[in-house]
Amino acid sequence: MPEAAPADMLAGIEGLGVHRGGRWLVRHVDLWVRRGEIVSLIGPNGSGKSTTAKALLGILRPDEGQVRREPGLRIGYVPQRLSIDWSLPLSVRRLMTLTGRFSEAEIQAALAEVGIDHLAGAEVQTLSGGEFQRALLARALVRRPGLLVLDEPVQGVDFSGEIALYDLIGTIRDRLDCGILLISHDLHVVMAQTDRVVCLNGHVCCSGTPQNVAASPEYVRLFGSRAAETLGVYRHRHDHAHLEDGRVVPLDGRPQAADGAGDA
Ligand SMILES: Nc1ncnc2c1ncn2[C@@H]1O[C@H](COP(=O)(O)OP(=O)(O)OP(=O)(O)O)[C@@H](O)[C@H]1O
Repeated sequence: MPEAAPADMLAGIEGLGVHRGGRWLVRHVDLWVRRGEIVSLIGPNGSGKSTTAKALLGILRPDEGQVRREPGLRIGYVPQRLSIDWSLPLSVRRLMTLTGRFSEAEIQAALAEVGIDHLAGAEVQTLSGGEFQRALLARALVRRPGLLVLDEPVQGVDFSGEIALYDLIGTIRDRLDCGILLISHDLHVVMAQTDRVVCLNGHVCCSGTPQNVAASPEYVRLFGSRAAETLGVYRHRHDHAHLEDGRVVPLDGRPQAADGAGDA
């Protein structure tokens, strides 16, 4: 791996190559996740993000490279797509047990962790986009994973719901001290929670801290300068705090007018 893979990594892949249908879907990909770390895997549609994650999970056989996982590592996985027969009734409680047997107490605890314990008996078909994603997250959490792999966990969720979900993911990382691999092309919101970004386009274009990746020419080439600007605005919006009386305190500690003048 270009940067040495750390000895304390939970799971990692080195020199990953996946060859299907006469072409390389990904090649020369290095990726690892440590305990307590959120790694965002970003890239355009078809760049190989899901393929890479599946190789890390061990559900897809690589043609090149090595996959390593900590012995006994428990993994919680939220796939991008779920094969559910939507014509049959399915409660949230039942959804939780489709891939394993868990006690009622374990199920309730996982649902409470994502804030939908009141929906245990609800039909999955009736859930909102945000509630459904939380149910999937609970299903991954119920096995108390050391590593969580979340493939597009905010799909079908509106903008404020996205922020709430990403905040929740950050809280889960803190509470469980697990590693999280987050797949997304939703750049600027992801950046707020992530420790490290790996930008993929069949190979690793660039990787590092969110700020370094956003500033790199490879990132700008792939996503355009507007994506980098959006990230810049997002960072700028967080260079101040709001006091209870409505005043805004910039980082230099100088309070501003209560009408929000000077707010970003
Ligand atoms: N088994 C397969 N055989 C042939 N091609 C495949 C196979 N699986 C995936 N692909 C192709 O590999 C490419 C990468 O797919 P992948 O799902 O990993 O991309 P992704 O970055 O996750 O995309 P998205 O953001 O659209 O979900 C796509 O062009 C896809 O069509």
